[in-house]
Amino acid sequence: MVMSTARLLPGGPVAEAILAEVAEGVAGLRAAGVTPALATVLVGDDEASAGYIRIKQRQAAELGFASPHVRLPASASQADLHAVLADFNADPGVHGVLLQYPIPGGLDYDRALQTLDPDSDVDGMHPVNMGRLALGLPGALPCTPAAIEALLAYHGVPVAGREVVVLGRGATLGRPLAMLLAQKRPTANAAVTVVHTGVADWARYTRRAEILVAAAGVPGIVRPEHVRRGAVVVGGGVRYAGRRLLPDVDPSCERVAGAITPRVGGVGPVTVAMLFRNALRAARSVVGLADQV
Ligand SMILES: Nc1nc2c(c(=O)[nH]1)N[C@@H](CN(C=O)c1ccc(C(=O)N[C@@H](CCC(=O)O)C(=O)O)cc1)CN2
Repeated sequence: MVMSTARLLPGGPVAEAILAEVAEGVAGLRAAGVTPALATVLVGDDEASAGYIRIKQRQAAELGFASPHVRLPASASQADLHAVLADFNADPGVHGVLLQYPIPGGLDYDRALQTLDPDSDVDGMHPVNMGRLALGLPGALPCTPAAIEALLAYHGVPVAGREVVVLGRGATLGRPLAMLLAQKRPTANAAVTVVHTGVADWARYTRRAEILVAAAGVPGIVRPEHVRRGAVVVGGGVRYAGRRLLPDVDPSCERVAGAITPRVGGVGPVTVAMLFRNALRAARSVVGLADQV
């Protein structure tokens, strides 16, 4: 059993606060005669992915979004997938589109993503949205990086001027998070270092961090000896074994961290809330409304 002294940084209340704002935004749109719609696309038979889609559809219904859904068989071709996305792109009643990953081997997720209208990309992963992030232009933010910034802000963890080390340089988390937390904003504005596990002595960097974000996708890679005493540790990176979550941060890090996200109920629920924030943003922009959230 781990003797913990670390303060926990749960994601549940952060997600609730974001979803409450989204619900208000949806109510405003509906009052103006617009039903925001988030379309979802699932390819293949992965039961974990089907479960996540169900969760998102339930959440969509609760918030007042329409949520048209297409499920393609695992045998679908790249052209079949592009055709579904093209139909959603062309449908003026659909504001946001989500392609659940992973998709079956043999299909190319990145190519499919690039056929989406960047303004419908609710995961914030389209190259145009990544470019907007790099340039500090408005656009859909990648959900997990945005979730981490929101989680730290909600729990009053100061970020500005502090040494943040991101372990991992992946396109979905490490790289965009580094760009986000370096931006000039009260909840960001940090000195950010990105290090990856291919660097022989990566712990030399992580031990320096006042805020350490694990974004490697290597289960259990971050252990107490990699963490500066009193640091804030954020578990962003995960691997999935079916629906089982295998986080980067070993629970024993609670012994040395000053604050830490919980193994379950940390960044994950905030990531889903960010998806709906991006969907609302997409719907608002279609009707000519500026960003509210
Ligand atoms: N198009 C997308 N595909 C996928 C995404 C995504 O953001 N966009 N993320 C994951 C799956 N996923 C949502 O789709 C997701 C996974 C897990 C959680 C979550 O909150 N998990 C819990 C822990 C669950 C447990 O271990 O029992 C948590 O972190 O507390 C939310 C969303 C891949 N595909």
